[in-house]
Amino acid sequence: MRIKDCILAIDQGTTSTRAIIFAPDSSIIAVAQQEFTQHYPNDGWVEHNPEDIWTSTIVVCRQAISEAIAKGARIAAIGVTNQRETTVVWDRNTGQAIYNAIVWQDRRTAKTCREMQDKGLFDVVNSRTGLLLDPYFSASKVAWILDNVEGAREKAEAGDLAFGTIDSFLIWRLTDGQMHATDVTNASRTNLFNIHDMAWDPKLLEVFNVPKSVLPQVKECADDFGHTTEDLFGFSLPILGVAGDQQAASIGQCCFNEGAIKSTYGTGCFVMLNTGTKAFHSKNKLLTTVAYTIKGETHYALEGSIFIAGAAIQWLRDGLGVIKSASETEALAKSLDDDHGVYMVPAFAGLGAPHWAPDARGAVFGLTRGTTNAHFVRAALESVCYQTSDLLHAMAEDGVSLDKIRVDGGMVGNNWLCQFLAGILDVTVERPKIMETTALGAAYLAGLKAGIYESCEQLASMNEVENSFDAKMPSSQRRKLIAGWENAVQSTLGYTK
Ligand SMILES: Nc1ncnc2c1ncn2[C@@H]1O[C@H](COP(=O)(O)OP(=O)(O)O)[C@@H](O)[C@H]1O
Ligand SMILES: O=P(O)(O)OC[C@H](O)CO
Repeated sequence: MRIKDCILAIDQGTTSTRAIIFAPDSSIIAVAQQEFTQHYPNDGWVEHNPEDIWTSTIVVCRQAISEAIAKGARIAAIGVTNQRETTVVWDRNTGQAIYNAIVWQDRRTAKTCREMQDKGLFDVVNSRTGLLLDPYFSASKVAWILDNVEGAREKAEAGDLAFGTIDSFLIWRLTDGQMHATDVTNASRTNLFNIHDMAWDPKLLEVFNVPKSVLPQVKECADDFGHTTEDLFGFSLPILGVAGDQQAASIGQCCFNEGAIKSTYGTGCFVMLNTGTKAFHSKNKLLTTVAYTIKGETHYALEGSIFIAGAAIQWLRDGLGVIKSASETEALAKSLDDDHGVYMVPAFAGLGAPHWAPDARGAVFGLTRGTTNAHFVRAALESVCYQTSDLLHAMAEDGVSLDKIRVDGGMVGNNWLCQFLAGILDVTVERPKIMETTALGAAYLAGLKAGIYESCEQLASMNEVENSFDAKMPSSQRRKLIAGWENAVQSTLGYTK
C-alpha cells in the first residue's frame, strides 16, 4: 500500500532525540529514538555535546525513514521541534560548535542575571520579551560563551559565528549551512526577541551584550526552512514546520482557541494556556510567550515552567538506583497509603515558576526509619502534581479559571499520576489518543505549509481523547496534602537563603 504525504517529525528533546513519521490521518508509521549523554561539568551546569545531538538526529531519522519506506510511505516534508532555550554557538565557516550546548536547565549565569536585576533591567526585559531575568533563557548563555571561549567575541563581531537554539543548529546542519533560521516560538524564548514587534530587539541585544551578527532569521512556524541535502537521507526533503517543543505540544493537542490549556510532562513540566491574539501579562511570575504564528496570525500563551518533572524519576533510576525503569513507578506509588507523609521538592536546577529561585536545591522531608524506595518514588510523582497545582493557582490569581486540562509527555503513561493530578488540581485531566503530541505538532505545522492540511480547524476536528481522569479526591484531603507541600517548599526556600 502507498501512503502519500507522510511527515517526518524530528523531536529533539532534553534527554533523547526522536524521529516519528506520521501519516496524514496522524497515525504513526515509524518511530526511532536515541538517548544521549548529559554533562554536568560544575555545580548547576548542564551541557550537551552538539555532535551527540546531530548524530542522534541523523541516526533516528534514517531508521524511521527506512522503516516507513519499507511500509510503503512517501515522505513529503519535515517538521522540527526541540528543547527550547538550549544555546549553541558555532563557526559559520566550519559548522562546528565553539562550545558545548548550554542546556536550558543550566544555572551558571544566575549571578549575571541577578546583577542585571540589581541594575533595574527587569522591566526592560520583561516588557519586551514577556520573560523574566533568569538563567533559563538563552541570552545570558550566549553572552557567557562569547565571553568565555577564547577569541569568540572578536569572531562574532567579524560575523564568523552563528547562534541558534537547537532548531537553528539542526536546520543549519540539515541544509548544509544554506539556512540560518529559527521560528517565532523559539525566538520568543531567548530574551532577545520583542514579542510585540515580533523582531530581535536592539535594546535587548545591548543589555545582554549579544551582537546582531550572530542571530538567525526569524520565520513563522509553518514556513520554508530550506531543503535537506541529498546525501543525508538519499533524497532531499523540505523543512516546512518548526516550533519549540512546548508550543509544538500545544499545537499537537490542538489548543488553537483562547482558553485552551495543556500540560506536558517530560524532563520538565510546562503548562501553556492559549491567550488569543493579544499578549497577556501575568502578575504572578508566569511567562508571556508566543504560542505560534500560522498564516500571518500570532497567538500568545501564558506559560508556567517547572524545571524538574520526569527528571526526578530519572534521578531515582540513574542517581540513586532505587528503580530500574520509569515504568515501575506506577505500581510502587499505588502500594502506599495516601497519608504517607514524605514530600520531595525536586529543586535540582532551582525552582521555576512561580517561585523563580535559581539557587534553590532539592530536599526530601518527612523521612522515618519506615521510609522505603516506594516513598521516594511516590513523593517524586506527587511533587510533579503539586508543582502543577502551584502554577494553576498562579493562573487563577491572574483570573484564569478552568475545568479541564489536556496532558501529554512521557510521564502521563502513568495512570496513577494522571489520577492523582486530577485530584490535586480538582479538574478533569484529558489524555490524548496520540501521546506523541510534541512531534505531532511539528508534523501538523509542516503539513499546513505543505498543503496537506488546510487549517487549524481541520486539525482540531481530528483530535481524539484516549482517557479522561475526573477529580475524585475529597477537598479536605486535597487541602491537607497541599498544605504539607507548601510547608516543604517554604522550608526549601528558607534553606536556600
Ligand atoms: N511510566 C512512567 N512514570 C513516570 N515517569 C515516566 C514514565 N515513563 C517515562 N517517564 C519519565 O518521562 C520522561 C520522558 O518523557 P519525554 O516526554 O520523553 O521527555 P523529554 O522529551 O523531556 O526527553 C523521563 O524523565 C522519564 O523518567
Ligand atoms: O525536553 P523537554 O520536553 O523537557 O522540554 C524542555 C523545554 O523546552 C525547556 O523549556
